Amino acid sequence: MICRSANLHRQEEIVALIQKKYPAAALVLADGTVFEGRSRGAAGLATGEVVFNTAMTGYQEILTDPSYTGQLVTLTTAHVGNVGANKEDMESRSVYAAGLIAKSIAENASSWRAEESLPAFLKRHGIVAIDGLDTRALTIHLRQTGAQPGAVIALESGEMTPEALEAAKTAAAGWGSMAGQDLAQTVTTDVPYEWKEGSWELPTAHTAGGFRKPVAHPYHVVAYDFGVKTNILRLLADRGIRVTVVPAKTTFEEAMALNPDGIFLSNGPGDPAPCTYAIETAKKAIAAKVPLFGICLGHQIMGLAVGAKTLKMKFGHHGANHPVEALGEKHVAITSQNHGFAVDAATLPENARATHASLFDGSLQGFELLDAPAFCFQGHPEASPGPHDIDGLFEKFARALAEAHAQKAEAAGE
Ligand SMILES: NC(=O)CC[C@H](N)C(=O)O
Repeated sequence: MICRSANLHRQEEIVALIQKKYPAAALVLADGTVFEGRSRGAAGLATGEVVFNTAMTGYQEILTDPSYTGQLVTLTTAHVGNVGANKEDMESRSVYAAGLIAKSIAENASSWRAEESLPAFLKRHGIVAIDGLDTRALTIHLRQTGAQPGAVIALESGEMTPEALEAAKTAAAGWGSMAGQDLAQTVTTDVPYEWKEGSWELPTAHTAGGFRKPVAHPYHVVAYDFGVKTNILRLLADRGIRVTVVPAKTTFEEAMALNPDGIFLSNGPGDPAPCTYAIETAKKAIAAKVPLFGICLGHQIMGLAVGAKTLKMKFGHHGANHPVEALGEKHVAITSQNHGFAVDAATLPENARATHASLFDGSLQGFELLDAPAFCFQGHPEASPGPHDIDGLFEKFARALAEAHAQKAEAAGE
């Protein structure tokens, strides 16, 4: 007994000694709660909305998902970084999360796919990260109080100072709210481009092996980039779709001038309500009966376009283990989720049918229109990270495109 507790004490001492190697860091929430830990990324002060993600894998995909713009992401899984980072697992060109909060971040990567360690990756992208804090207590706090603004202060060296803590407190208190922020237009592409594996400058050595599939691309889709993830474009391409990615503010008329068979509305950060330009596009696509598919922010934009309302959730859905019911189908899918807003199901118009609901809280997870080939999903059928239970939605879109394509060909033949 004495021996065991002595060992435990020694272990704690060792952990403390290892952690002292790293400079001090602290997370300060807007309500004044402080969590101290160690800096494991770049030095600096980062502010944002503090959210938690319950996925046990996929930290690199999470960090590079543009929908996390303006958010400090807490990973509830105990240990991250052990497989490092590589070019292939980028969900966009860069890291978009404002900062990383984790219980323990591995210094060394142990994977044949790793090109650098997680701390090196974070430093290279100038992203602050803190570990060595009680992420379970933090998550419980966020569940009770709701996602709230916070600041991570990560020192260059040494121990925490009252001045640094004060600076973080002021920054957290002054950050404001995610509600009302149009962030999609800040992360969208500047110019249209045709998506190909490797069009995001991935070296051939990486793209040749894992992802590329020799498929023909008979259909053409204009994909609105509100912060699109790579795996969405990849899964569209895998289903025979040539994808032209366009800036968020491309008008419906400009999109149609590219002669697409359908339009895709991507995921993205911030509040959907101020994205009036995108809501306008969705309204016109629905009226013109162009096949339309929306994911996450795209789903919310479609909700607003049909006259439904969106709301800010208490702490949102961020994880890879969310059960979603396919309504009327006696079928449950485990899904990947990342959203802080939701479409209020009660405000859907009569020509819309709710297709999916969250089994965690009953919130709306998808709907389709009864009088137009338009449907959308709140979670992430493309996963990355997460399960692929619901990637059949890409096939559903491909079927709608095939139909529209055949109708167009018939009309042209007459
Ligand atoms: N992943 C997303 O597209 C997120 C949509 C929106 N920014 C939200 O938080 O609800």
